[in-house]
Amino acid sequence: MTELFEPVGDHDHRLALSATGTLADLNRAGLLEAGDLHVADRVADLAGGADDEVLLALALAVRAVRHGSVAVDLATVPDVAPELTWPDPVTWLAAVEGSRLVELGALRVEHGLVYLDRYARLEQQVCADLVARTRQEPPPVDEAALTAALARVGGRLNDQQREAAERSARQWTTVLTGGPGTGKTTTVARILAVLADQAAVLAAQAAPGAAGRRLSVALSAPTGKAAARLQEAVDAELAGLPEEDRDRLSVESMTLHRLLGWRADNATRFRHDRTNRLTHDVVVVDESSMVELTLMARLLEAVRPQARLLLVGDPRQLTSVGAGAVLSDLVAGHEGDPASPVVSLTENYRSRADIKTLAEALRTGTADEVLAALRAPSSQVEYVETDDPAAVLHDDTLASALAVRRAAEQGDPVGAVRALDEHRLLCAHREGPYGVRLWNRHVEQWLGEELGVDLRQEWYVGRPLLVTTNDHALEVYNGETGAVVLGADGRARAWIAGSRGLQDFAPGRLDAVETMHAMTIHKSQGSQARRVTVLLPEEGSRLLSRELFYTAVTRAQDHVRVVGSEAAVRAAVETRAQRATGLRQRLLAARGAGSAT
Ligand SMILES: Nc1ncnc2c1ncn2[C@@H]1O[C@H](COP(=O)(O)OP(=O)(O)OP(=O)(O)O)[C@@H](O)[C@H]1O
Repeated sequence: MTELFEPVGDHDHRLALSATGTLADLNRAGLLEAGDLHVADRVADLAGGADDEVLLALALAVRAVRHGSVAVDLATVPDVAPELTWPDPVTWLAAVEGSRLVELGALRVEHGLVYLDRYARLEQQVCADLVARTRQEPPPVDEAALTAALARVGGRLNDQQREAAERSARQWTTVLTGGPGTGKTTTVARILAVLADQAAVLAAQAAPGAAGRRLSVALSAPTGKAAARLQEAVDAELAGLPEEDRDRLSVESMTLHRLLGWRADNATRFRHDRTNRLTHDVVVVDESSMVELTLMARLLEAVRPQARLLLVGDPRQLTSVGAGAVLSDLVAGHEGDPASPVVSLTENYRSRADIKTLAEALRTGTADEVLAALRAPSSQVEYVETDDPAAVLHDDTLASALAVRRAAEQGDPVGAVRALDEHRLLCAHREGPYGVRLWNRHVEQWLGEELGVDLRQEWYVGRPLLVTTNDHALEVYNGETGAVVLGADGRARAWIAGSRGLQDFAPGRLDAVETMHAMTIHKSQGSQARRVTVLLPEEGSRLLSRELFYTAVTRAQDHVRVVGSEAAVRAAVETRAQRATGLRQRLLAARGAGSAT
């Protein structure tokens, strides 16, 4: 695996022509991009300049954020490019610590990592807010009512799920983790019923005879699709509960950005913050592994200290696109803590047995164990080692494209969207021989040949769609999917399944959509399909990691087919998508010191 880029000629935009010395060497070696150097230069200028070594650490801190880390660990940087000459890490760190950039607060050295000031402050705030939430007086609990409510709504909950429901009543913050199908959503619905019951009982005790207020709950997720799915699943679960439990809840779902109140004038600040908190009694965030540090900081400052916060997610999945690995840091930072807010669910009720075995091997096993799970005879897991993926991918991708097309031609958006979830082709990359762009073109070509039509126009009927950015005005969000469907008037409309159900648009109004015959594994987070084909890239791919592979495999419900070489499987399993972050250490330090640091 390499994290370096290979400059394409002297005019590659990633090359900084004005750079000199070590920085120029690292730029030409593909480690630092021009943007890293420019930002570092600007910041150093404000401090009246910086030594080469300090400037290098600053540029690496900028680079680190670009790669998803919140800081840089100078001791491990040389591992990325061992062939280059590096300063001694100990004296290097000391030089940074004693520098004017640190004195002026532009850079910070904390927990052995070098931070840009902004990220150190965000991490510190997240830690302080989480610790403050756990240190305050716990919520009042009516024990008899809690026992009765758990018996009434607990139903078939397993022991872990029941523990999650009970602990959520006793603490302000709960982190509910588990892989797909482990019953997280089922448990969330029961937790809400228990919390509503507690609120009603305590309110009646405080003001006998007064009309009880409903518990107001925000169900949110980083993507509209995940928020809508959460609402659907919670509604279905609540429908099975006694009416008195349902009636005590007022539930709304939305994306995290909408919950916090996005602002047209500011991309990183929201309407709700520490001075204007959210009014909800309970805030649930699903898919919280996808929440980056910045957004988590904004969320934590907006939630009232005495509102329940329920963070739900799978820490084994790929981390957020933006910097940080908050959920997995949170879990690791509370390991062995008797007061931990983390409850883990491990029993998978949805996936087929062989998919579970493969996912488990990817969670904790060796490469040999993963290969054994891939090669074991199974009707659910298939492994194809080939250097001609087209021959393997043709049938399923074409069948799926045809199913979407047929529904779309019949003016059936529900059928078209449902057909999308029958089979999904997942790629690690966007570009190149194993990338989404190329495979989208292949499938379009196969579909065109099969139908005997030209599919070169942009909005062809049956084109599967993936939204790639948040459009708050249209309420269409990154990660939502849909299809181009023929309308009754003979015109094509773009239908998107989002947080408000299925909505249709004149195609031209959606400017940030891509074709989705194939999808990147990153974008597939939070969704599942009945059958999944995972196309692994070559073993040298910088994206291959255990988390990437795990995320891809766990998207499948009934069948997963992995296409790739043994070397690629081994490379994925042996590479952890490590990010340099300090939240885990901060949480551990706060536990030790009795204060947030
Ligand atoms: N204790 C249980 N006993 C039997 N079935 C259960 C139990 N808990 C959950 N299930 C069932 O398992 C399936 C998956 O549950 P659920 O959707 O809540 O999982 P999840 O962790 O939220 O999954 P995902 O993250 O993929 O959305 C559902 O069909 C649910 O009804």
